[in-house]
Order: sequence, then structure tokens, then C-alpha cells
Amino acid sequence: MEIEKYDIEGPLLLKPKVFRDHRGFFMEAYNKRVFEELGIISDFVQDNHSKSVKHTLRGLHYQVNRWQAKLVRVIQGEIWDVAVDIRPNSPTYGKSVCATLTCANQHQFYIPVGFAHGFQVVSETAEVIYKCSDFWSPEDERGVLWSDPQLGLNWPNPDSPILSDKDLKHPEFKNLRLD
Ligand SMILES: Cc1cn([C@H]2C[C@H](O)[C@@H](COP(=O)(O)OP(=O)(O)O[C@H]3O[C@@H](C)C(=O)[C@@H](O)[C@H]3O)O2)c(=O)[nH]c1=O
Repeated sequence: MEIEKYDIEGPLLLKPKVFRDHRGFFMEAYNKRVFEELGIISDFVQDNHSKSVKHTLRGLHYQVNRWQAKLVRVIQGEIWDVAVDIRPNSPTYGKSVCATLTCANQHQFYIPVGFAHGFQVVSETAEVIYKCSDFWSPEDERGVLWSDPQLGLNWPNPDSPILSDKDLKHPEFKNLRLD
């Protein structure tokens, strides 16, 4: 497993070792012991799987009270994935880190608690799976407006994103809700 750190403390880009042979490939997608050795001590309790069509943009999402660390990967297609630092006392508050995740590169994006998360689909369709360190809690769901210029995010297709009704209505970053 290769690991890349970012300028922002916390998120990691993980490049698992992939064993290829005439049958295809094998990889350990998650190994609690190895991840803990890397300092990723999240106790993952829920796996999510979504499929989206090209230009779909999901985000930017986080939960309060039941904060979720996430381990994101793509099993079909390609996405641009982003995590925005919303830890109030962080020196990098409001800054973001991103990763291109594809079924070919097998990379995984580890997003600790304290970040808002979103992605946009670059390929015709993409299937994304991610582990979460706490359960979904609808009343604790919060969001930030994906297009807020203050965040300065370089979405692959900002002109015609496909969004949920919910994602159209999130507040701007200056009105971030942490309660
Ligand atoms: C997030 C979630 C949704 N749902 C349901 C609620 C709703 O009817 C349907 C679709 O939900 P959403 O529109 O919120 O799905 P989506 O926009 O894909 O939400 C996800 O976006 C990415 C970026 C994240 O980081 C996730 O934590 C999550 O917020 O699925 C669950 O049953 N469990 C869950 O954990």
C-alpha cells in the first residue's frame, strides 16, 4: 500500500497493492490491521454504494453529532472526489483536497471526520463505494453549496452538473452549520 499525504493534515490518498495475473487481479480493499498501522483508526460500520450518470455531482455533505470518516473508491468509471476542511480550529479551515478515483487506478480516498465530501462523475456512469465510520442519521445531515466561489473548487464540469433537489439548496460556506 502506497500512501500520499496532502498539505492538509488528515486526508490520505491510498494506492493499494494490486496483484494481477492471467485471471484478473486481487487486492485487499480494506484490512483493519494494515489501516490501523497507517493511523487510520476509524471503526467503519456502514458501506454505501451509489451509481451515477455522467456529470452527476453529489455533495457537499457531512453529518454533525454522528460525524463520519469515509473511505471512498470507484469500482466502475471515474470521479473527481473532494473533501473540504470544516474543522473550526483547523489552520486549513475552508481549504480542500481532491483525488481522481477510477476503477483502473484503484485508488482510495480516506476522508477523516471534520470534512464535507462530494464528487462529480467524469465517465458515462460511475459506481462509488465507501465505508463510513458512523451510521446515516438523516436529522444530522448537513451540506455546503458545491458552487460557492469561496471554496474555489475545480469541478470537472461546473456548467451542467446533475444535482439532487437537496444539493441545490445547501447554504454557502459562510453560513456553515455545525449544529
Ligand atoms: C446517505 C444515505 C442515504 N440514504 C437514502 C436517503 C435517500 O432516500 C437516498 C439518497 O440519499 P442522498 O440523496 O442523500 O444520497 P447522496 O447524495 O449520494 O448522499 C451521499 O453523498 C456523498 C457525497 C456522501 O459523502 C455520503 O455521505 C452521502 O451524503 O438514500 C440511506 O438510506 N442511507 C444513507 O446512508
